[in-house]
Amino acid sequence: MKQESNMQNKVITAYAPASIGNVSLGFDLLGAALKPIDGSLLGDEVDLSIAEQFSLQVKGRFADKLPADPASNIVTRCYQHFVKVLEQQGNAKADIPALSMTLYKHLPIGSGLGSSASSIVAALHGLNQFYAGHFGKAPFSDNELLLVMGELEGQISGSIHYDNVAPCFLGGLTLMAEYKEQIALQLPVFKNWYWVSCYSGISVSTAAAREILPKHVSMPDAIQFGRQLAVFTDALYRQDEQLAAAMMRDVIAEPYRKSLLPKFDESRAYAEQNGALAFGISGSGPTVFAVCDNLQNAQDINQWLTDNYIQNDTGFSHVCQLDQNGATTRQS
Ligand SMILES: Nc1ncnc2c1ncn2[C@@H]1O[C@H](COP(=O)(O)OP(=O)(O)O)[C@@H](O)[C@H]1O
Ligand SMILES: N[C@@H](CCOP(=O)(O)O)C(=O)O
Repeated sequence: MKQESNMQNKVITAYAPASIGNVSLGFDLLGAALKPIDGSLLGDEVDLSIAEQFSLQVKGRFADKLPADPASNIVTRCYQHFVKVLEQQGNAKADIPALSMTLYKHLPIGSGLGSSASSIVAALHGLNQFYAGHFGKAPFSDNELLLVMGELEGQISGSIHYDNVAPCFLGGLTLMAEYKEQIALQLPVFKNWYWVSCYSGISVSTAAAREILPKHVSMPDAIQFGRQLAVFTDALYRQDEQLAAAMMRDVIAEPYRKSLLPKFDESRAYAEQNGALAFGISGSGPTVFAVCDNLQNAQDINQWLTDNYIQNDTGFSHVCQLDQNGATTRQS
């Protein structure tokens, strides 16, 4: 249980990292949390403190890309949902302190970095920690909280998928079980892998990028998808890097989505010719990622993507490792 110290009457700041949905081979079923190796922040933050009544302020580099009305912000829905459940659990309205919340929107919207998931996870983890301090017990277990996170993410993207919220919340590389008692499983990782993550600066709506996918997959693709995911998982447990990397091919979404991403094929070709073990679309794009087993290749590919894949001054690229902590809170 991600329970931290007693935090009532203080400002709690919750942080939730960016994530790679799908990781090429696991459409909707596999996700990875990211942490830039230079220590820069790649995730949203939410401040929470007691107030007379609920309010939400939105600040940060990408605040002006969100609807101006706080009621349309997913963080407001997280708060409303949370309070509703507290009441359903038998707490009198008067005993539930209202909160002032501030979202620091550091992740671009429609980026393929799990931006909405990051806001949802920061808000719900922060709320759970805050009310844990107030009531002496966290209202939700980690698994219950994940179910709610998936539900809220589904409201935004058109269907429930946990491959952003689960790694963002739990950290590392996560596989979805979607079993009621165990939504996600944490997988072993290769500690020497670097994940270059490059956001081109354009926006791709997740809902629209899901809409363009065919509703059915062919028998050969279904067999390849199942084989890759099973062999990849086995290779992680046996720490067989070469076999794991060889399984990282997307037969479900990339063939249809790459047309939305200028310079995708060129970028894949450069990455593969310059030492990348794998290359793919992060979530629904436009962010792409390259996996390398040494820092020099990762830095070289990072530089090339910065110079060639980024299309405007909103874009950025980072050499990352997996964020093993997932969502965190601190108190001030
Ligand atoms: N806090 C928030 N963070 C991100 N998107 C939000 C938030 N609140 C509301 N939204 C809306 O949700 C949608 C997110 O779009 P989507 O393409 O799913 O983004 P992403 O893939 O980056 O999560 C946008 O329409 C955006 O305005
Ligand atoms: N599995 C989802 C992941 C979407 O990730 P996002 O970062 O683009 O929201 C999909 O591929 O649709």
